[in-house]
Amino acid sequence: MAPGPDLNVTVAIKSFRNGEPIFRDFNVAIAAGSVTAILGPSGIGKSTLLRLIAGIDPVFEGSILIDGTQAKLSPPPGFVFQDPRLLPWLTAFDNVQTAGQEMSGNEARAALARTGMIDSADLFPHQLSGGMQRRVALARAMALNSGLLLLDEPFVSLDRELVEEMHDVLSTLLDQSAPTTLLVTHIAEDAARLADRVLLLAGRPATIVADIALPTPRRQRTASVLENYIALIGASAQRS
Ligand SMILES: Nc1ncnc2c1ncn2[C@@H]1O[C@H](COP(=O)(O)OP(=O)(O)OP(=O)(O)O)[C@@H](O)[C@H]1O
Repeated sequence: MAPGPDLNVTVAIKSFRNGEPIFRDFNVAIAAGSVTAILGPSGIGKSTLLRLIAGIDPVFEGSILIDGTQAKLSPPPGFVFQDPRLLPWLTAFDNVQTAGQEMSGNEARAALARTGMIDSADLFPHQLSGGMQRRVALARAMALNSGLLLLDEPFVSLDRELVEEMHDVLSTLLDQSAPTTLLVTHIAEDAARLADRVLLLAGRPATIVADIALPTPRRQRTASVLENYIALIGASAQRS
C-alpha cells in the first residue's frame, strides 16, 4: 500500500430523509500516514462519516479532499466493514484480486502474504474461520493500494485472542506502509493499541468533543502506556 495522503473533511450538512442533521459544519484535517481512531456512542454518525469519506454515500453538502483532490477523482480507499463481506463464490485470492480493476495476481498474492493468508489463497470463505475472513478482508483493502484505509469496527464479534492477533497484523501493516487510516471502534483498547490520535464524537449534530494525541510509537506501548491511554480515553468519554 502506498504511503497515505492527507485528508480534509468538510461536512456542511448531512442528514437522512430531512431528519435532524447528523453533521453540521463538521471539519477535520487528518495528517498523511496517521492512524485516527473515531469513538463515540452508538448512532452518533461514525459509520456515516466513513461512508461519506469513501464516497459510498454521496448525499451531503461539503467536500472530501484527498491530498487536495476531490475524493471522487481519487482512487477508491480500502474499506473494511463490520462483517468481512467476502463474495462466497470466490476464493480468498479472487476476493482480493477482483477488488481492483487492474490488480495483478502478484499484488493480490502479496497482500494475502502480508496478512498471513497466502497458504489459504485457494480456499473459499466458508472454509475460513471468522478471523481468517477478516484477514482476507484486510488484505483486499490494503491491496487497493490507495494509501487510504477506512476500518469500520473491523474486530467486532471476534473473540479476544483473535482481536489481539488482528491488532498485531494491523500494527505491522501500519508500520510498514503508513497508510492514512481511520478506525471506527467503540473499544478504547483498539484505539490505545493502534491509533496515534483519537477523536471522540458526541451530540447531534455530532461534534468532536475530544481530540487526543497518543504519541508513543505503537511498538513501544507497554502495558502501562496502554493502561494510561485507555484511562485517558475513558475519562474524556465520561466528560463528554
Ligand atoms: N441509510 C440510512 N437511512 C436513515 N438513517 C440512517 C441511515 N444510516 C444511518 N442512519 C442514521 O444515522 C445515525 C448515525 O448512524 P451511524 O451508523 O453512522 O452511527 P454509528 O455511530 O456508526 O453507530 P454504531 O456505533 O451503532 O455503528 C443513526 O441515527 C442512524 O439511524
